[in-house]
Amino acid sequence: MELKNYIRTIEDFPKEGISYKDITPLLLDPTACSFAVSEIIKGLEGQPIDKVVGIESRGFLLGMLIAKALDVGFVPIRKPGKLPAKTISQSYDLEYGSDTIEIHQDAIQKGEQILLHDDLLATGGTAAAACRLIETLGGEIKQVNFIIELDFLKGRQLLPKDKVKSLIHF
Ligand SMILES: O=P(O)(O)OC[C@H]1O[C@H](OP(=O)(O)OP(=O)(O)O)[C@H](O)[C@@H]1O
Ligand SMILES: Nc1ncnc2[nH]cnc12
Repeated sequence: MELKNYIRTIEDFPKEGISYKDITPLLLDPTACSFAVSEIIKGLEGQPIDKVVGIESRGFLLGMLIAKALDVGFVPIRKPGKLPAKTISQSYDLEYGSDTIEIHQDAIQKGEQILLHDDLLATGGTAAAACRLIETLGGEIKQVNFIIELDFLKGRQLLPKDKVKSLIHF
C-alpha cells in the first residue's frame, strides 16, 4: 500500500510559504490507518514498550491506535493549560511560530520504555521538547515515530540518534 497517496498537500496553509501535509484522507480510510499502525509497530515485537506518548493534537489520532495495538497505555502531551493535574512544561520553536507543551508529572515512571508518536516531523522542535519532557520524568525513549517526515528541514538531527522512524518522506 502506498501511504503517500493518502496525504494531501495544501499550499500556503496556515500561512504563505508553508506546504501543509494533510493527513485527513488517511484518517478517512480504516484499511490505510491499520496499515500505517502495523508498519509503525513492525520490528517492535517482543521489545519492552511500557507506554505510547502522543503529541496534541494530530499525534493523538494514530497514537492511541498504536497504544491499543501494543496493548499499552497512552499518555497525552498537550498544549498549555489543558491537562488538569500537576504538569511539567517545555517551550519550543515551530516551523510557523512557537509554542509550549505539557505532560502530567505522574504519567511516566522512572525507567519506563517510551514510544513517542506524532503525525509529522518538520523542524523537530516539538518532538525534541516532548523527548525532554519524557526524559525529565525518567522515561527512556525507545522510538520516536511519525507518519510524515519533511526531510529538507532536518528535524531528526534534534532527536535521539537511530531512534527515529517515519513512514512517508517528503
Ligand atoms: O517538527 P516541528 O517543526 O516542531 O513541527 C511539527 C509539529 O507541528 C504540527 O503540530 P501543530 O502545532 O500544527 O498542532 P496540531 O497537531 O494541533 O495541528 C505537527 O502535528 C507536529 O506536532
Ligand atoms: N508542513 C506542515 N504540514 C503539516 N503540519 C505541519 N507542522 C509543521 N509543519 C507542517
